Amino acid sequence: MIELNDVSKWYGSFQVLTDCTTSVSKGEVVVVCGPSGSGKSTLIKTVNGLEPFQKGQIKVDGIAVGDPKTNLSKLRARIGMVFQNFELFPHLSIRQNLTIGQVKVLGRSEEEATQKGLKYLDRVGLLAQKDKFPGQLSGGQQQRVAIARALSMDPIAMLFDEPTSALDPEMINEVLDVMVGLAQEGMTMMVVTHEMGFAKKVANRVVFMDKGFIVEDCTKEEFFGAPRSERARDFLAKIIH
Ligand SMILES: Nc1ncnc2c1ncn2[C@@H]1O[C@H](COP(=O)(O)OP(=O)(O)OP(=O)(O)O)[C@@H](O)[C@H]1O
Repeated sequence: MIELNDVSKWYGSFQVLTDCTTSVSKGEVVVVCGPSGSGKSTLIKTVNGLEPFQKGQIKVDGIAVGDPKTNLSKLRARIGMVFQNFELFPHLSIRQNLTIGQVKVLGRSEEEATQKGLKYLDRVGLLAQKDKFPGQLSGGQQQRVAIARALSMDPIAMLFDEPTSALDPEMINEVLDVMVGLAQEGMTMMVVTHEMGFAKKVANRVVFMDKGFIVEDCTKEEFFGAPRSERARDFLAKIIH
């Protein structure tokens, strides 16, 4: 479903990604972790063309992301993305946040978009909030709306970029629970996160990055059992208390 082959990227003369190769199969959950600044967010953003890359290939459902002929807006409409800071439209109600992309990008009728949006809002437990504005919801609730919004577009895969790192600790689980549910239903997911409990519970594979390299790409059993690299062992020792 998602294939990265020798992907390299530079910010000016600084190489942020070096020959990154990995893949996410249909129905698979891949957790990307690693120290701060290792390139995780940059890597996941290259997958839907939010960050250009200079070398290598990325294919999503057979479509070449780096090809200038590829219609990136069309591709992005098929991949759900959830960011650290929710990125909801503050001036639109929750219901409007859920429908605007469906109407403008997918051409759905207002009625169909509302029906679908509210179905997913219900699914994340927030139907009663449909007429509120993002600023009236907690961070955890806003992130659940962001997930419902992404799901309303019927994505073929979901990308999560540190979805819980801006949340107060008591709100992290409500978001992780939604993500665990999605994973268990077979959604294809690539998730940048420091939440190793989530990785242990639902990841099929773990990609560990350090200084722009993919250092480990293995099953979660291998990763949490006995990672090969010293860097991954150090990382786990620091992150798991
Ligand atoms: N627009 C940019 N211009 C220049 N350098 C950048 C830019 N964005 C990120 N970087 C640098 O690229 C490196 C990787 O950043 P990235 O955000 O991908 O790391 P990360 O592993 O997601 O880190 P974190 O866990 O702290 O979010 C960092 O050294 C960062 O400072």
